[in-house]
Amino acid sequence: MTIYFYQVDQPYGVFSNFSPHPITLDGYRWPTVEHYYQAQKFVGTRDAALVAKIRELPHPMLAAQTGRNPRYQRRPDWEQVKCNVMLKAVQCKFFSHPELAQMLLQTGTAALVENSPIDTYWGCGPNGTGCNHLGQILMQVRQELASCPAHPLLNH
Ligand SMILES: Nc1c(N[C@@H]2O[C@H](COP(=O)(O)O)[C@@H](O)[C@H]2O)[nH]c(=O)[nH]c1=O
Repeated sequence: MTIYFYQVDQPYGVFSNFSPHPITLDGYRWPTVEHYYQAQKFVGTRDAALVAKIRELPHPMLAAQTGRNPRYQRRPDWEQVKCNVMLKAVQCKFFSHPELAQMLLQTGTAALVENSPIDTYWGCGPNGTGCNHLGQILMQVRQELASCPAHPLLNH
């Protein structure tokens, strides 16, 4: 079985990085995983002031638009670190929201696929053959949750 997700208001929308579930990482509260992920592009760059600005934006799409804006300088190691940045943020989301952890665990062994019509890196892209790295990360986090059901963060 395969579970597809993408839009927040569609089935399994809580698996989207745009879902309104705040995370606390690096000493700050981020409104969504997307806010954190996009902001990390500018850590240590001449555009580092964007990190705090992105954190304050009222919608994850604004965070994504800012992070994707080619006039801003990304950190030079972004391609090397972006998968770990995403993993850290998605782990934080699911380990700090027990109701989301339960929803993820309830998908059992189903394949999880970000059904993005454009993104062939994080999602499956327009013809379904993309790398689906976000789905892979969600399946990894699901495995981690299954391995430690007594994790203190899941017992609030
Ligand atoms: N869910 C979702 C998107 N997908 C998200 O976009 C992020 C990748 O951004 P980038 O590395 O800048 O290309 C990543 O978090 C991926 O899950 N994009 C959207 O425009 N709308 C959306 O509803």
